[in-house]
Order: sequence, then C-alpha cells, then structure tokens
Amino acid sequence: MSLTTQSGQSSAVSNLRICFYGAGSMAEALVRGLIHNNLAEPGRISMLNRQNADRLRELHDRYGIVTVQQGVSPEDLLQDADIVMLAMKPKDAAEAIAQIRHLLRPEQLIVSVIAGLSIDSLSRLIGKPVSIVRTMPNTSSTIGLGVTGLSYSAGVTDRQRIVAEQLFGAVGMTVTIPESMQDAVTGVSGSGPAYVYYFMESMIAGAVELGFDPEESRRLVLQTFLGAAEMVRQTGEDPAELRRKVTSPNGTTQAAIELMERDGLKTTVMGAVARSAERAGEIGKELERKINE
Ligand SMILES: NC(=O)C1=CN([C@@H]2O[C@H](COP(=O)(O)OP(=O)(O)OC[C@H]3O[C@@H](n4cnc5c(N)ncnc54)[C@H](O)[C@@H]3O)[C@@H](O)[C@H]2O)C=CC1
Ligand SMILES: O=C(O)[C@@H]1CCC=N1
Repeated sequence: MSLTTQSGQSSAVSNLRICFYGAGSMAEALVRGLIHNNLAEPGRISMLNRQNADRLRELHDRYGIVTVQQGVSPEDLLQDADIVMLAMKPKDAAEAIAQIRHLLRPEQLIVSVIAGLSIDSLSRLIGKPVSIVRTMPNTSSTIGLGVTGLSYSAGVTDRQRIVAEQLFGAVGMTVTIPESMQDAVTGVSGSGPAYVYYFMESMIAGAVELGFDPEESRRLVLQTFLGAAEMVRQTGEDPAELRRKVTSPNGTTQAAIELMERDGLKTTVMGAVARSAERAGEIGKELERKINE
C-alpha cells in the first residue's frame, strides 16, 4: 500500500520501518499520530521496552503495531528498522543505548526524543558514525497538534531531513532549530502542555468553588480554552490585544487580572518556562558526566 500525507503528497516515510525503543507516553503519542494520520502502516512500526510485556500487548491490541510478542526478537526489530526512535527517560538512556549499539547500522536514521541528551553525547553512546536527529516533540502529537523542534547531526542527508520532517509533520508542526535551542524549545512547547493543563485544573477548581459540579466546570473551562486558542489562531491578533477586548474598565476581568498581576503570575509562568529549559540543560550535563565516567 502506498501511503499519502494529509495534503495528498506521497510520503518519504511510508516504505520505511520504524522501531520505537521505549514504549511510554511519548512513543504512544507519536505512534497514534502516525497511524491516525495515515503516514505509517502499523505493520511497519515496532516497539520495544525494557520489561513490561503487558504494556507491549496493550499497544499491539490498540494499534496493531509489531512487538516481540509477534514472534520476532528485539534484535530483528532493531536491525530491520530504517528509523530507530529512542524514547526512554534520560536516566535510562545510557544503559539502554549500550544494550543496542552493536545492532545499529550507519544507514539507519537515529531519532531521539530524549530531553537534554545532546547529539554529541548520543553519538558517543552509540560509538560509531550514524545520522542523528535530536527532537523535542510534545504529547499533543497524539491528536496531530504537536510541536516538534528538530536538530540534525552533521551527517544527516537531505533525504533523511525530509523523512524526519514528514514523520513529525504528520503529527503537528515542526521547527528546525540550532541544537543550542533544544533546551529552550523543551521549556516552551515540550513541557508546555502541562502548564496549560495546570491552568485548566486551577480554573476547574475555581469553578467548583463557585458552585458548578466538576463535569460542568470541565465543560465550561474546556470550551473557554478552545475558544481562546482559536481566537488567537483565527484572528491573528496579539493575545494581549484580545485580552484587552475582554477587559472592561473597572469591570470583572480587570479585577481578576489585577489579582494575577499582584501575585506575580506572569513572572511565575516566565520563570517556569526558563526553569524547564534550565532543567533540560542540567539533565544534559548529568548525562555527559555519566558518559565521561
Ligand atoms: N512525555 C512528554 O511529554 C515528553 C517526553 N519526552 C521525552 O521522551 C522520553 C520518554 O518520555 P515518556 O514517554 O514520558 O516516558 P515513559 O516513562 O512514559 O516511557 C519510557 C519508556 O522507556 C522504557 N525503557 C526504560 N528503560 C529502557 C531500556 N533500558 N530499554 C528499553 N526501554 C526502556 C520504559 O519501559 C518505558 O516504556 C523522555 O526522554 C522524555 O524526555 C519528550 C517530549 C515530551
Ligand atoms: O518532563 C520531561 O522531562 C519531559 C520532557 C518534556 C516534557 N516531558
């Protein structure tokens, strides 16, 4: 079967085999997005993890992807793949990569979603010349509304760049960035969905305090978020200008925003974005130290 992208163009990815090493939330978000957006057939996607057979069975049942339960060995799945997606936690990366590096081939494209892990550290862990794409996606890839920052190692070919852009383009927006901006993109869009969920949780709690039941509160808050995000997208107006239009002089919104400003909410959110980026840098340094030990 020849697969096409949403725009109807034939895909550079459709004939490739993709093996996910690490079967967690981020791997599932990408798999679901790739399959639902018709970019990759389930039979060409495989997944491995450290030990959790139930999790692999669940993913096979849910998406039809190949796992070791289908009678093939992890070695076969990794060796047969054109793209190996590294999707384990940073703390597990060194050990996990040490276990598979002998199986990796120079023609394969190695794609990492691991926060903080630099291309240099990853090349040293692999220990032989390979093409590497360092990425920072987010979980909204699940529904095709992700954001992914992409950076490439020196040896990545134009064709491999197209493959990486199509892979992540199928599950949302991509931005190609210098590797030095990867920690920053982690602080903004990698961790970003969690900040939005936290704000939603807080507004839902506020609605419940005012007397709505939890389900009504959720519906009111969800529609408010969807409407506000779409207003920014569809009007192209600055969020600050849209905010001004809600805020009548001496009215209810002004009273609310004044409280937020008094309590330093904007400073806190800006600090949180910076702290996430800083933490990505710390994770990278911890990994470097581990590799140099
Ligand atoms: N969850 C998110 O929103 C995002 C996560 N990331 C990155 O994605 C990576 C994975 O994160 P999550 O999916 O949230 O974690 P998770 O904890 O849900 O999944 C990690 C997976 O790796 C597997 N694993 C651990 N050690 C392994 C080993 N030695 N061999 C094979 N598999 C092994 C685990 O069994 C598990 O399936 C992290 O490096 C994180 O920085 C990047 C962007 C967003
Ligand atoms: O929290 C984390 O470390 C990962 C990276 C970005 C989102 N989740």
